[in-house]
Amino acid sequence: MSAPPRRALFSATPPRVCAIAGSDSGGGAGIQADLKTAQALGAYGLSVVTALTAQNTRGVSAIHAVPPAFVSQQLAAVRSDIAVDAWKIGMLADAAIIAALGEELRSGDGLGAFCTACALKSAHAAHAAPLVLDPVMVSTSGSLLLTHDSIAVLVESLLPLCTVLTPNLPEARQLLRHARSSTSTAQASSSTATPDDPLSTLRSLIDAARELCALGPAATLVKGGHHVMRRAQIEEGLRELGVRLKPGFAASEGPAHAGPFAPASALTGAEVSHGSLALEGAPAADLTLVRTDGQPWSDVLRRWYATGAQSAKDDPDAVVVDVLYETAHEQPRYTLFIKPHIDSSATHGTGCTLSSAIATYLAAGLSVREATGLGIAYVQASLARGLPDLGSGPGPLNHASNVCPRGVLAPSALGSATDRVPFCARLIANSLRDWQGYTQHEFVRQIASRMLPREAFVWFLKQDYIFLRHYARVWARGAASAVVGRTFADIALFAGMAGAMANEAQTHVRLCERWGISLQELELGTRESAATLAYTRYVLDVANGGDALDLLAATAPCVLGYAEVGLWLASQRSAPKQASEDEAAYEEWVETYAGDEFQEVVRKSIESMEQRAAADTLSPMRVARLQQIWNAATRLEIGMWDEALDPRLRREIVDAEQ
Ligand SMILES: Cc1ncc(COP(=O)(O)O)c(N)n1
Repeated sequence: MSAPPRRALFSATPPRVCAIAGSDSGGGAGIQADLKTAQALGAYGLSVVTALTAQNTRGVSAIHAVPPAFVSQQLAAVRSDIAVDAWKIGMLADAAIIAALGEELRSGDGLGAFCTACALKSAHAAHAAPLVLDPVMVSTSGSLLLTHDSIAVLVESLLPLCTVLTPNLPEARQLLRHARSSTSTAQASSSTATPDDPLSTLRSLIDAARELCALGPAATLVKGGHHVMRRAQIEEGLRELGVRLKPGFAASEGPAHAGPFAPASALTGAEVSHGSLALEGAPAADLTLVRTDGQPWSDVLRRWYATGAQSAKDDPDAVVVDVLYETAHEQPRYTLFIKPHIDSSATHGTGCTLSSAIATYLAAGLSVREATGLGIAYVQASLARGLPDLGSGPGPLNHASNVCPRGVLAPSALGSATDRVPFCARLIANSLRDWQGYTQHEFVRQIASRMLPREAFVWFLKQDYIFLRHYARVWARGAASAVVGRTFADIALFAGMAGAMANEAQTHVRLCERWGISLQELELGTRESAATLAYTRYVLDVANGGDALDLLAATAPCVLGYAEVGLWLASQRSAPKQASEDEAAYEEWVETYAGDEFQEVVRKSIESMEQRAAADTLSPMRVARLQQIWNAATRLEIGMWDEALDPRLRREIVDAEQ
């Protein structure tokens, strides 16, 4: 039997995701959240309603459970006609509904329209439609959404069918209590945890995910949202677990498969590292860390974020960890998703939305780990852009966070630094290798280690002096252009940037003077090199042919990259000692770029780019073109430092102006 063809998100034949859940009249959770999520992510949503709730942002005032036979009828109606690509189960209300569902799901073709075996761990697992189960028990507002006597039935009849089980911490505790009260699972467990484990450490989250998998699901995602941790605790927890990791970046583990409307803060650009974990008494497992908590590639963004922090709400060290444990591989594997804590009151519907997002990505053919990572990224973006003022109580997250007639999300004041500069974050994330090749260039490293030959630095300074002159022309061109400089604010910004270049060039004049190179020699004795010529004329070309956003995308790698390099070099300074003449000169150069004045210029320029990107109806093609411009400028930066380091690469092309 061959696997059915994949259906692509946002295509004319979208994947079909069926939610079996309760209705939330307030629209933030339940079936309403499930359908909105499927739609926002490009799938087709179907529903089997298990209960009606009278609910608003203040709470649940009444629950009307649907008769079990009618739940079965809805399910039968859907399945007799439509081949479902993924299932999501949410609120189940009571044991009779669970029993009816279990029976119906096991009947006929089971979970897969193309498969007669229903259990996922069966030989036909590859063909069965995946099922994500969110064990909804109590609403955020405190109402009981599952009767107490239902847990045993839920565990027995539905957990073995799950591809992914997604409990939050209170739900995980309930299920663990059930698991640990049964002797057989208690024996199988190697956990060090007590029955009422608060699940407040990395170790206990990891143990919980593994133990819950022993109840039947192929994978379990324990969601840590109810317990905010500090980054220091994470480092401590990883040390205690004896985790060793090879660092690296997941340049490809991103939205490529997820269509043009993948969340802007998707996995791409996350810091991903792999290793292994051997816990006493437990099988050896692969371990992957997916970190979106720091911006590993941008000290500048992190600094802006930290200095803009007004309250604990903005605490950049507050993180949340979700632990995924998967059994369906040669060796079991854990993935830890470590993400910034978003301190928003608009969290209603988070669990429903995440499980539906995972089901949607699974329906599109992504792996459990990819689907989970992208689902988490969608929820993070939806929380950062939540709807706290919808009613008088805590509002829902914003399911349409990624649905806008624009190619780029609007910056959000909540969330991580990347949510504040979503366009810039995306440009960097999509060019991570080049971005690192540039901001961590050997030239920069040699400045840090004080090994850079003076000759290489002087070559660079002279070329950069010419570069700045052309760059000032680029900005001035923007100010003078009818397309770019349309308002006084625009003209002032662009003319101001031209002035900033002239200021920056004065550092070069001063540094050259230190080494006895006169202004006259700098101006008249320097030939423009091939790398400088290529870079400056490319950017001028973009400025001549494009609008303000083109110009800002072409100049941003230089502006942001130097701010990045400046901050990094400043952080590498060793204890003050008697600096040599060259070291003092390098220090002055570093101070120019690490200093507040330059950082402020950079911030203005990047924020201007973000505002324009968010305000413009950018098509995917336009976004791709802007990325191409950014990539070119980043690579041209690398070219200038290559030339400075290696005299064999230098080509002196244009004689100085006389
Ligand atoms: C119909 C329904 N399903 C699920 C939830 C849980 O969502 P939350 O925990 O955000 O209140 C809910 N409140 N209502």
